[in-house]
Amino acid sequence: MDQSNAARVLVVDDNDAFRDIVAEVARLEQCELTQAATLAEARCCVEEARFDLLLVDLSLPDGNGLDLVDEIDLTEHGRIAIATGFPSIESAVRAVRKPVVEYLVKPVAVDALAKLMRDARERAATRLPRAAAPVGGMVGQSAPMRALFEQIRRVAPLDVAVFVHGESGTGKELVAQALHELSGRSGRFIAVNCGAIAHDLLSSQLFGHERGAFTGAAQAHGGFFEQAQGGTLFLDEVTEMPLALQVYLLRVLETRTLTRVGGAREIPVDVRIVAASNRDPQLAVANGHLRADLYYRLGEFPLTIPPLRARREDIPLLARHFLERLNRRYATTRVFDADSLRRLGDRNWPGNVRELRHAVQRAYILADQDTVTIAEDTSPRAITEHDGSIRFAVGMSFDDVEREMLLKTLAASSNNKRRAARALGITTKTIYNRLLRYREQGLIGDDLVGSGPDDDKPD
Ligand SMILES: Nc1ncnc2c1ncn2[C@@H]1O[C@H](COP(=O)(O)OP(=O)(O)OP(=O)(O)O)[C@@H](O)[C@H]1O
Repeated sequence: MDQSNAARVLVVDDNDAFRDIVAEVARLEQCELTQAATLAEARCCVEEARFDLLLVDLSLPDGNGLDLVDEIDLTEHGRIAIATGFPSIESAVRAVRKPVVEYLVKPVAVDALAKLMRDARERAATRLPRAAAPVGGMVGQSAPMRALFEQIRRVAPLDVAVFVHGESGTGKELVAQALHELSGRSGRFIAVNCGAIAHDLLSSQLFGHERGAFTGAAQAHGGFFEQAQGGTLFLDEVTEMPLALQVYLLRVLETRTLTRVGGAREIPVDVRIVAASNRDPQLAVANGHLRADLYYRLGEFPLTIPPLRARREDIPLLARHFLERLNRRYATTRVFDADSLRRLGDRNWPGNVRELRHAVQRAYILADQDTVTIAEDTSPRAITEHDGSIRFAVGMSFDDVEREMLLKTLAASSNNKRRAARALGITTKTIYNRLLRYREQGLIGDDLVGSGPDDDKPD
């Protein structure tokens, strides 16, 4: 059912006659209708399927329809219309503050119902297949994130090590948690930041130690590996692990047994490893931060999370998600003002999703009553002038400047690599290699990369 593109409508109303009218309009407008007479039934329905339109009565035998609106995940479902026979200013105000598209007073005109269903049909035509739906509490609808969710879903149940690469704050730990949740493994999820633990402590923290193994080891201690037995061990910033320890880690992964520091007994381990780094793993290998043999073992299935600036359509979605979380936590109903989401979408987000979450939180705290306002961005970024020149602000990284310059020149050369290379004084191969890197980072699509350095038509 999820794969079909027919619009799906849920009517939640205890009035049989009203549900009959909705059913007739749904039939005429070729929408699939699901009916619920109580909040409890409706909750089951929204758990089991996604709807393009929810038509919800306010006063239900077991509660207020707006409670359902509070609970459902709007990234999963489409639009919500309230239909009530007993309008009140209080409920109307409450509804207006929620993502409710219509507030209908019964008797509802058939035309109004038909219009809502036609809108639902339009939404259904662009609905994502459920396979691309978010995983493990992750929010995102951009093409690279949908592809990532799909990869996570496929690799999670397999006994394969995953290496997650992404800038700080892109959600590497969330990916690791999602992999664990979908793995079906019954053990715990243990996260270790290898860069945050002193080098001389890391081996005993990871692999445990026997009593008396070193000064201060008064008790035997099972390390993170043993704590994650039957589950998943997330090795964050694995490239910060000392090389000598990387050798031992590789041995543990190969033999699936470990020996505690100061011990002799071999302990079998059944642990799924998810490793992560902000560093590009290939570069980390080339620079000697990561042993190549360990990378081949950890990177059986590599995953890359694109930076937030490469998936701007996720920004409003994430911002609303963080605001909703704050609203739920503090029982408020704050909303962004009209320009805030645009301002958020304009920023560069070097700290990625974490920075966005903090920005929403800051704006929430400073909000004037119920309106949350995001201030204009003043951080450095490139601006393209109308005459084709680019202004670079002090403080931008060389990488950003280079990328901005290359992509803008390419665009100005109608995507002709040879012409852009001539203008920039570099070879077409350099342009091609950069484009491959940007694609790898999820910053550009295949269309811009083309099939090779010399794939341009002669100019
Ligand atoms: N797609 C997402 N949906 C919802 N929340 C997200 C998403 N991505 C990241 N976050 C949130 O952003 C914050 C940073 O995420 P996380 O700690 O997983 O990033 P990270 O890449 O592991 O960062 P670091 O490299 O600095 O450890 C967390 O609060 C996380 O919940």
